[in-house]
Amino acid sequence: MSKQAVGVIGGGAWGTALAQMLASDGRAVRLWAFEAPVVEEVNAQHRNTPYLAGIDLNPGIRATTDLADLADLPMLLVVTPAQHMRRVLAGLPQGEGDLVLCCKGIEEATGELMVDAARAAAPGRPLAVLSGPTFAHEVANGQPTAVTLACESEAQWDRIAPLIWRPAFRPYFSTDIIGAEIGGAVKNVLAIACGVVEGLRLGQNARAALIARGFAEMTRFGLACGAQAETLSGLSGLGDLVLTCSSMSSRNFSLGKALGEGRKAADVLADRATVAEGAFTAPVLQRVAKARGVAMPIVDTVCALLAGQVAAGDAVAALLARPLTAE
Ligand SMILES: NC(=O)c1ccc[n+]([C@@H]2O[C@H](COP(=O)([O-])OP(=O)(O)OC[C@H]3O[C@@H](n4cnc5c(N)ncnc54)[C@H](O)[C@@H]3O)[C@@H](O)[C@H]2O)c1
Ligand SMILES: O=P(O)(O)OC[C@H](O)CO
Repeated sequence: MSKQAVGVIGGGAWGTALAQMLASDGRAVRLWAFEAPVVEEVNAQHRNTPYLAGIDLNPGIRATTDLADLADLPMLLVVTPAQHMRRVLAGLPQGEGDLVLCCKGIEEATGELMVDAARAAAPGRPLAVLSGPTFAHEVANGQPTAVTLACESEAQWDRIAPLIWRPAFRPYFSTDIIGAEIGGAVKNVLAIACGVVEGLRLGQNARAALIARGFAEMTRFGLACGAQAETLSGLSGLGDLVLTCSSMSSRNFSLGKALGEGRKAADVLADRATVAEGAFTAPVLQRVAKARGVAMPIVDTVCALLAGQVAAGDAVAALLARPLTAE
């Protein structure tokens, strides 16, 4: 008997890598991409040069620009940029299949997490969140990766984990959907800060300090929003924070490095087709944190840098000059 086909909404690096991972056990994968040329190249050449160069894609992946082609599948991974997710999902015909949200961000216009935006855009569909330390190229190459798969219920986990699990792709069960989302959204902003430290050549001590103090900010914010501490210290929180704050493979880290070297955020972003989610999440995260009375000085600093209100060196000096406090 042939395996159940599954779907992926989003033909960027991460959606394409997830499609490749899903297709690795011989099942058919339908991939929705925003750009027609991406669809044509995936179907004709089994490549996605603009977003995942150098990877030979499994021929079991069939791409489309029509969301109706995915509507009846039992599980859809949602992998658009966070700021486009609501609008894309609004175009998905009704269905009963699980939506597994894989984008990392907070919606700028509303301050909502992806799960709230998805609930409004695709009412009635069961929702889950997949998040963790996952560079797309490594997953596409079949390198070992572990993620948090936060589900609405054990029954949902029993339904979708067997569709997602592969020998080199290991999901861990959680019911903390809010925690899984907040880790992924906040770490992108903190990775920009770590990139700034790299761009200014401030050294490894400074980076480790930023990761630890950034994690304190993530934890304060997460707990205020109802996340569980163990999720924040797991794969989707601390795990992803460490990955993204340590590598030029991260678009957020490399954006921060450019800021540290004196470039303007608008110029760096204008040169890229790929998304650095932290640049969009930072201002809305700052807004929501302020409204909840959560102090996030590193996030505030990233916002000021992105807005061009302060030079990188001065921003770091201001962080260091804050009044001494308990850890
Ligand atoms: N790349 C990774 O390693 C990785 C890993 C984990 C999570 N993520 C998350 O996955 C999400 C998608 O990132 P990515 O890396 O796949 O993207 P990407 O940077 O590779 O590509 C940009 C994507 O944006 C799409 N896009 C551009 N304009 C659009 C529009 N108007 N409407 C809909 N889509 C549009 C493009 O089609 C493309 O799919 C992000 O939230 C990201 O944080 C990425
Ligand atoms: O390249 P980044 O900074 O978007 O990070 C990619 C993934 O989120 C890492 O887990």
